[in-house]
Amino acid sequence: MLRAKHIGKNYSSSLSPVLSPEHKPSLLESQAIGTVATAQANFMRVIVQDVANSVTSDDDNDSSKTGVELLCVVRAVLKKIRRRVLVGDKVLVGSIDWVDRRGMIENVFHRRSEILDPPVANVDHLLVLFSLDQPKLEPFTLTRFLVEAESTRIPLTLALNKTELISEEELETWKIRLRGWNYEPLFCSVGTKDGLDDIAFVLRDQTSVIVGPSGVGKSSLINVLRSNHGGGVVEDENWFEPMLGNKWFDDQRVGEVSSRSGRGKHTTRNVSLLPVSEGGYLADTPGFNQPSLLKVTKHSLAHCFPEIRNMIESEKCGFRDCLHIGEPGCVVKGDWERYPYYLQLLDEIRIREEFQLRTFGTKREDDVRYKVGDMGVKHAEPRLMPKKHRRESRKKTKQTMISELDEFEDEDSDLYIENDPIVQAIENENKRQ
Ligand SMILES: Nc1nc2c(ncn2[C@@H]2O[C@H](COP(=O)(O)OP(=O)(O)OP(=O)(O)O)[C@@H](O)[C@H]2O)c(=O)[nH]1
Ligand SMILES: [Zn+2]
Repeated sequence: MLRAKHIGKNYSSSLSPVLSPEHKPSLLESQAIGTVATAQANFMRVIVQDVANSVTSDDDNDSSKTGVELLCVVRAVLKKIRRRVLVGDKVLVGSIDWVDRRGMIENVFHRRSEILDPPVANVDHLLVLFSLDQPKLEPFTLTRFLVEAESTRIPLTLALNKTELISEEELETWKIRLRGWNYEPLFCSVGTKDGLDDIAFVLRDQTSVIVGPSGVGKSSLINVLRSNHGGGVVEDENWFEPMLGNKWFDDQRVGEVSSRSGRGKHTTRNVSLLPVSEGGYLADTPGFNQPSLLKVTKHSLAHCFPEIRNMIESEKCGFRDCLHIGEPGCVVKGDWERYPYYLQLLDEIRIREEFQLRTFGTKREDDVRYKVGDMGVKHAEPRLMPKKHRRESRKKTKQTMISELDEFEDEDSDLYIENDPIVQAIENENKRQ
């Protein structure tokens, strides 16, 4: 989960250059700028943010268009050049039919950030949610999640749910303990509605992804933030339900906690951004119980512990590339609660890196693909070079455009779309128009 991707990559293509974030295209009546809230196959739901300045500025047409949701397809050329449009992307929509609320995504703005699992663009903030009980708050599991979240370098807030299940004293103990970890968690109970305003406050005006193990109340929290503070678009979100069925817009399904494992039974599947009260968006992730930490290296691990960050900040560690494992002269001493966790994770990462080095001659996670086989066991295998690079030698610079189109021809990624009855129905309808 939560693998942050380096954004340095140039998405641009001669066919359709990426729009810079500052770029303010002058919009036609049939165009708008919006945020992709859901994606299913090649259909996307886009929430409108900006529309053309109306010639008659006295009508309130424009403001009534912001917040409108458009069902969009992605312009063929973007697919041909394999420009993936992600949930969270800021996009330029054209060919808008404001009555039927349809449109076509014509271009994508440059991403500020991108996480891979779930794939969401422009994430500003992570909400790490755990419950104090049912399932019980487990310090090492919490540490794994925090490390994974910290490794994205996206700002995070820790929130602890189900406060009503534990005593005041236990709560106070956790507060003090987590302060020792350099976190100031928010406490809440979706059940009793305690502390929800504080959570809504940290989520305001930004795109947050909510992460945490199964059963802690992620979906419940999202539901309550939506219904209580109902964002403007929520009330008319049923407008294309007859066409698509309920599957995009089901409330996040809330699972029961299995009495045996104390864990939630359901796993949330499709990622979507849900508008919350004060103007932000919130995305749920499937309940992982074991973040993989695949992007964390031996040397980056220390930066994922705020305790170490603080120690290094106040007093520079004398050693370059120090792993802070008790070398004489190292400023990181062992007198803090999570030091054993740090050592344990360091060991885990060291073993993984050595295995990768031995097996594939590389430490880079990007070069290794993990396949989950029988019984959920992960197997590592070298990642095949993408077609693009294998073909590079045959490709002349001048032919870039043609080759990009070629590659699309033998792409089979759209295969499953043809089998989707809902998608088929919409496509037929589009043809008829
Ligand atoms: N007692 C109590 N139960 C809660 C609270 N919040 C949520 N629950 C319950 O916890 C269970 C799991 O909630 P979900 O919202 O499905 O949890 P989740 O984190 O989305 O789980 P996954 O989708 O599996 O990742 C449900 O039975 C909720 O009703 C709370 O504040 N107090
Ligand atoms: Zn050191």
